[in-house]
Amino acid sequence: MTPTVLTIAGSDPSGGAGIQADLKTFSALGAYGAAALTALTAQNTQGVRGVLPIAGDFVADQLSAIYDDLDVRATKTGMLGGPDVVDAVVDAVGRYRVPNVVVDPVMVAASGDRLVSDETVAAIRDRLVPRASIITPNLPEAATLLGWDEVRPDRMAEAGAALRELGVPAVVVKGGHDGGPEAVDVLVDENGAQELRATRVATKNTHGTGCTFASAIAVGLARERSVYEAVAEAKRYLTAALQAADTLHVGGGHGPVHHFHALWHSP
Ligand SMILES: Nc1ncnc2c1ncn2[C@@H]1O[C@H](COP(=O)(O)OP(=O)(O)OP(=O)(O)O)[C@@H](O)[C@H]1O
Ligand SMILES: Cc1ncc(CO)c(N)n1
Repeated sequence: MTPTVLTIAGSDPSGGAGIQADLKTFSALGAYGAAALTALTAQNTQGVRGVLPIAGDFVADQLSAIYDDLDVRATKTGMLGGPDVVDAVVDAVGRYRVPNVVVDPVMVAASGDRLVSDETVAAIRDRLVPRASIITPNLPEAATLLGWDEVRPDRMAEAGAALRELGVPAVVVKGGHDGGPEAVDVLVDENGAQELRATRVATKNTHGTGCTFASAIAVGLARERSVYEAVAEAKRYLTAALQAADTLHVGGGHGPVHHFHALWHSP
């Protein structure tokens, strides 16, 4: 059966991150994609020029319209416009007993631009993370959520274990931006810490990697894969999408990954 997966995230009009990346990922992996918008951004591959949050009440209206009607097997959250938006998500997840919630605690874009306020980060940590099935912070996001100065790559398992204390059963700490020959992530769940390794792809086209990874995990959970299998499959998909990214030629900055690498055959 084709599972329905929902993304609750911001729009990236350049198409590589946010809602656009999420819907491409769902489609590429054979899931039906639904999307509730939390914010509009004006951004491209080079940077973020503006952010227009959607009112929390209207996010709540979008979510009840979707959950009242669609059989959503997994929900992924990305950029959340403000604390009122976080509360709308928390409320809907509780009221509809939403299964398989993947929270990507988005804070900055690949360009380095900040995407959400400190209040929004606090609301995500205190109210949304405890409702999630899995969260997917990168190293700076893990440090911010924990109130640590930084998370160094040799402390990813420790950070993951500390993040579980926020009330979430599984954490994948992403080490993608660390410069080694491999992109190493650490999954910490009730089975302990497990490393997931992939060859680092030499490309500057990394816009939307975090969105794509979390969305692919959501598809795996919607298919009732184990958390480990969902994360491992997501990493395989993303690595292949990164390997094909340089064939796309989109924009002059950090371009998108190739979501449809397995379907398109360029001449
Ligand atoms: N150059 C690369 N080669 C291979 N894998 C990578 C590379 N860069 C990132 N990854 C992997 O991509 C996934 C997403 O991690 P990343 O650290 O890029 O997320 P992020 O910082 O949240 O992304 P975003 O910039 O979209 O917010 C992880 O599995 C990470 O290991
Ligand atoms: C809308 C949006 N969400 C997430 C990210 C993080 O990559 C981004 N750049 N833009």
